[in-house]
Amino acid sequence: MAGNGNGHEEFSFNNGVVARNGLAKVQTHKKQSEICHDDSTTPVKAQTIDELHSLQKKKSAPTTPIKGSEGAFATISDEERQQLQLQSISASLASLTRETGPKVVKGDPARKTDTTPKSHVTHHHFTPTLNISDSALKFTHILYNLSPGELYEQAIKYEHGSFITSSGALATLSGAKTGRSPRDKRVVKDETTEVELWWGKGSPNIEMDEHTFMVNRERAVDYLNSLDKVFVNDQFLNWDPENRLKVRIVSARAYHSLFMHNMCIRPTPEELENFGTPDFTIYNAGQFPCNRFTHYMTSSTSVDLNLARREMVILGTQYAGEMKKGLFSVMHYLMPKRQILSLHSGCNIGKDGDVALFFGLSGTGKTTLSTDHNRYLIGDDEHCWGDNGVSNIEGGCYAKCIDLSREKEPDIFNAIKFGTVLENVVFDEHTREVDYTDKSVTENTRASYPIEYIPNAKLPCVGPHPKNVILLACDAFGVLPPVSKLNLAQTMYHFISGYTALVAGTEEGVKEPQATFSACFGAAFIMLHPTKYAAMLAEKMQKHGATAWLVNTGWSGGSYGSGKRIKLAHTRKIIDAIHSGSLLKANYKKTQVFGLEIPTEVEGVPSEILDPVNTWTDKKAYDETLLKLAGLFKKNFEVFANYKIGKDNKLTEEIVAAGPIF
Ligand SMILES: Nc1ncnc2c1ncn2[C@@H]1O[C@H](COP(=O)(O)OP(=O)(O)OP(=O)(O)O)[C@@H](O)[C@H]1O
Ligand SMILES: O=C([O-])CC(=O)C(=O)O
Ligand SMILES: [Ca+2]
Ligand SMILES: [Mn+2]
Repeated sequence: MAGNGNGHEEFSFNNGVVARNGLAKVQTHKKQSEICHDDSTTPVKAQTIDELHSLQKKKSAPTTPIKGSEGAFATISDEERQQLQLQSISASLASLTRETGPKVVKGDPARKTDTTPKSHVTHHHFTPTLNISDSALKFTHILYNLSPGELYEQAIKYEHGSFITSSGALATLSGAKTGRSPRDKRVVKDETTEVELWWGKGSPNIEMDEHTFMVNRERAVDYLNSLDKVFVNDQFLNWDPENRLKVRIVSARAYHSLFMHNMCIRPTPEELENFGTPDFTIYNAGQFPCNRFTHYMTSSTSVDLNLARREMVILGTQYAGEMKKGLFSVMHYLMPKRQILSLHSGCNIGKDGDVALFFGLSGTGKTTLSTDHNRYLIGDDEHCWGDNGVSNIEGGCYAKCIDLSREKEPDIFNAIKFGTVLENVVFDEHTREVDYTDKSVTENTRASYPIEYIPNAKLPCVGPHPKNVILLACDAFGVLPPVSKLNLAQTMYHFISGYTALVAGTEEGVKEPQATFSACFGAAFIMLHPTKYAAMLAEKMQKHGATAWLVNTGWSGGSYGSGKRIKLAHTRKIIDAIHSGSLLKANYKKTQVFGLEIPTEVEGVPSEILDPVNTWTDKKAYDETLLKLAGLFKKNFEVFANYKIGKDNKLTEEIVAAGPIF
């Protein structure tokens, strides 16, 4: 029967009873004593399944010995240290109207052994009150600095839309929001921030008052405390040890916890034991909306920054980039106070120690071009430039994945493996093979991975003063040259302008490319007036003799629709020539209108594309488009023309004169 190729009837079930002829075949000619004996392996040292399972997991290494006497908790026992850590977390989660923090306990509520906690902690502000509420009776389980493996398990068990892709990454969905919500980002205006920050037209800082912040904070904290468990990440920002920030992220999703595990700097076990009180805390209650009856609220999303309290509250968006860029905003406030310039830029360093910065708005190529197999990666998106040189703010990278290919971007492609968070991508339901061309969920598909996933990452992520400053603009009009050399005034002009173009087609009804100007190539994240950052950049570039370049990673041979995006291979050759110093030695000619110095030759790049006019068949259309873009630049710059940049008006006048002339 078996082996007759037609086993269907034989092995069918009839009313729950196995067909007799199905059983009849199970025959052995061995003696009773030989059955079930397999001498090739030794039996497990367990009598029960539970015992077997307990063998599987080894206790994590005991807490590391503390060197010297430094550190907040240096002289105390492990148990006391654990208690203090829990107390600090309970304090973070404390409701400010009910006087006490929640009862917090470490561990997963789903684990049998964790459900009756032996020790827990409640945080008291004043004297403990007898006015017990239901919420005060429950425990909030804290999943503290889980590992990627543990976070994968949490995500897959509890979060819809979590899958392991064929390369081992964790595919997640960010929900209704697949990008940041700049119109819902608010900053508390108090006596200090009113004078210090940039407010009004063009500023990203939309005001809210302290009271409304507290209403939203309470809403987020109540939401988080109502859950069985929350994730807490204690991590660092900034690889410059003297200007390091301790950040705590409280969130409800494993996806958020893994994202921040990747994006912030990961503490060593020893650093974690001595973490103490965070310098800044994020409350991410993104699944829960804000209340539109609340003053200032204009949608169900609110991302709120309170610099005095050093806190950020997220309601109504699960897009993880809000956390990353919220912290970047904080750095844009704190660092300039210390004469350190914060930059929306990528950064890498050559074998000879030459550092390059890559400024640019979203999608212009910071991550793509700073990830360079011939150079060491310092970071892809957020840096500081201080007296000792540059330092990365983050511990990971955040790459755009749309149309990603192994051939064109091998290092990024290969970084998408176990531990990497892949947001909003589409994959084959069976093979789990990702289709990077698929925009069904969003065009803004993303990968977040620790920086050490790039084989030639420079650890620690610091470097000397930059030699080259590359301004990236993705010009969808196709009139900016692929590369031009800038003088200092031009650099400041383009830095303050922050030009790039949104391409038609991504938004319905948009028929032609739309110019966007975003001061300092990141107006959404800056806190002070753009001229403050510009003055610092000018001063540092001058002092350290850096050369600036404008690189168009956008269109050539016509605008979006008729022309083509400049080949990544050509842009890479241009960047190579900048790094090697060969471009500095090229012959230059000046362009009309923008007055840009363009090289006549770049190794590996067809010379005819270096002057964009050559690539357009319709020269009249080229002239018109060039003037149109110049007009947009001029109009955008009007608001800045009256600001003083630097010590006197000299630099301001020079900068205004460095714009297009027509
Ligand atoms: N010539 C080119 N130069 C650079 N990037 C190009 C070029 N042609 C196409 N691209 C594509 O443009 C995108 C650049 O995205 P990238 O992730 O580098 O943006 P980013 O500047 O890091 O933005 P964000 O700040 O949002 O992370 C990539 O998808 C890359 O493949
Ligand atoms: O913040 C994001 O969503 C991604 C990013 O780096 C940017 O937009 O500059
Ligand atoms: Ca990026
Ligand atoms: Mn960015």
